[in-house]
Amino acid sequence: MGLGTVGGGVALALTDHANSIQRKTGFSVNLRHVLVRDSEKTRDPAPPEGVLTTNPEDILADPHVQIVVETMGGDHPAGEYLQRALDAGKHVVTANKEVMSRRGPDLMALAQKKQVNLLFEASAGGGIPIVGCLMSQLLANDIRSIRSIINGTTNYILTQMAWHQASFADALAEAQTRGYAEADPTNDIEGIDAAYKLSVLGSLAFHRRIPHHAIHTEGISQLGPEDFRYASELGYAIKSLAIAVVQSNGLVQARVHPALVPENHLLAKVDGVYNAVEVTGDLCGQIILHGQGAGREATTSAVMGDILSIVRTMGSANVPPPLPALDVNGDDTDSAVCPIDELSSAYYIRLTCADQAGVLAQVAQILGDGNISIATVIQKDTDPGSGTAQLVITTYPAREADVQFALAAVARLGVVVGVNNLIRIEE
Ligand SMILES: NC(=O)C1=CN([C@@H]2O[C@H](COP(=O)(O)OP(=O)(O)OC[C@H]3O[C@@H](n4cnc5c(N)ncnc54)[C@H](OP(=O)(O)O)[C@@H]3O)[C@@H](O)[C@H]2O)C=CC1
Ligand SMILES: N[C@@H](CC=O)C(=O)O
Repeated sequence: MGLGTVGGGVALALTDHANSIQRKTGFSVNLRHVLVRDSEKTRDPAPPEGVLTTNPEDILADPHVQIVVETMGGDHPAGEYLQRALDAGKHVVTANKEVMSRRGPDLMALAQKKQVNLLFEASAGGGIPIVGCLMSQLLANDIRSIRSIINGTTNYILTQMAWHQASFADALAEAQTRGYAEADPTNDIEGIDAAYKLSVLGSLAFHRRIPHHAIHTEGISQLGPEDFRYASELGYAIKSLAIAVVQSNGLVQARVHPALVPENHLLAKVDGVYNAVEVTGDLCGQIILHGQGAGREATTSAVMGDILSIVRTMGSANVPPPLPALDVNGDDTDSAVCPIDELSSAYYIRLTCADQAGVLAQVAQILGDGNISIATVIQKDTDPGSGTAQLVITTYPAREADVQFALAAVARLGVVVGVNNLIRIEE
């Protein structure tokens, strides 16, 4: 289902790798139908003769179809098709993080009931085998945290802005041309795609549901070229991070937002379409997986891996299907996730001011009253063009709620034209 960036790559691999699939699994895999919206569209490469259909029933009602591979995207109608495929006793492979985040536990329960596989490696981290890793190799661990870059589009945009001073719009257009972005890139640039992925990874890692809507989510569209300059001056890179940490009170802190990361940190060195997932477990310690997080070939690798792992078990009555470890009976409430207000973090604050004179003293007073200590200050002269000056402050760790409260007061100062940015610093 779907013959776009990912589906097109999978269809090609099924043909190009036919011999090695037969050799590795003992079975040949035949592409029987491909569901698209528009069967008249010119496609490169052209799909095999006679497989295209616009009618999902051709797949769902065909008793010869054993595995349904969904690469359409979106919750509807993909979610309903997957449910019907499982209900009909077909194995399912999906690259769809939105469906897995919204309906994963229900679909998994159905897969268990029907004794079929539901595999979703490509739904998070593109070509990085993080889903399988959490479901099997790391299963013995009590996972304490995930810190990750899990959106290829935003990481590509941030890299282009930092390295080549590209405009946001140009960098996004390039990411779309390369097939990294979602059909509607809003999900990428507003952090929603990463929140779906963090919901999937967090649920697998912590064995409880981390609903995507309970994850604090911020996008990257408010970042300006100045932020990259100041971050670099301070020794940081700007990355969009997806973080889930089990706190000492048992609640999970889960958030997706831009962050300043020290330039010598491994996550600061993850560039372009690359993603990285750092997992900390009680047994394994810290592990980092790094690889391409989006794009045709890398994602095809993940989808094909799922297909072949299903094919390998076919015909072997004694081998139970490798069901995923996501706890379908887990806690489905938002109460497992703590609000962002309680976060303690260091911050980068950028203010545009009408005048330089006295502004730092006034801002420092407000921050001090809120128990927020200033770590560094960058003060730029008034720009004759705009008639405004920039004030950049970094703080020592403080409570998010206190910082937000203080910044509301800072914004009310007559001399402050705008609080342009508040970015958390991840050491
Ligand atoms: N692109 C990437 O790098 C990655 C994508 N993913 C995920 O994979 C999935 C697919 O992404 P991608 O390949 O980029 O998406 P594309 O937009 O490139 O392709 C989507 C395909 O699905 C078909 N399609 C969409 N809606 C329908 C519908 N209602 N009925 C029938 N066919 C439909 C389209 O048909 P038509 O061609 O006729 O328009 C198209 O062939 C998404 O869930 C995405 O999040 C995961 C990892 C990486
Ligand atoms: N749009 C997504 C595609 C992969 O999941 C991204 O950019 O990471």
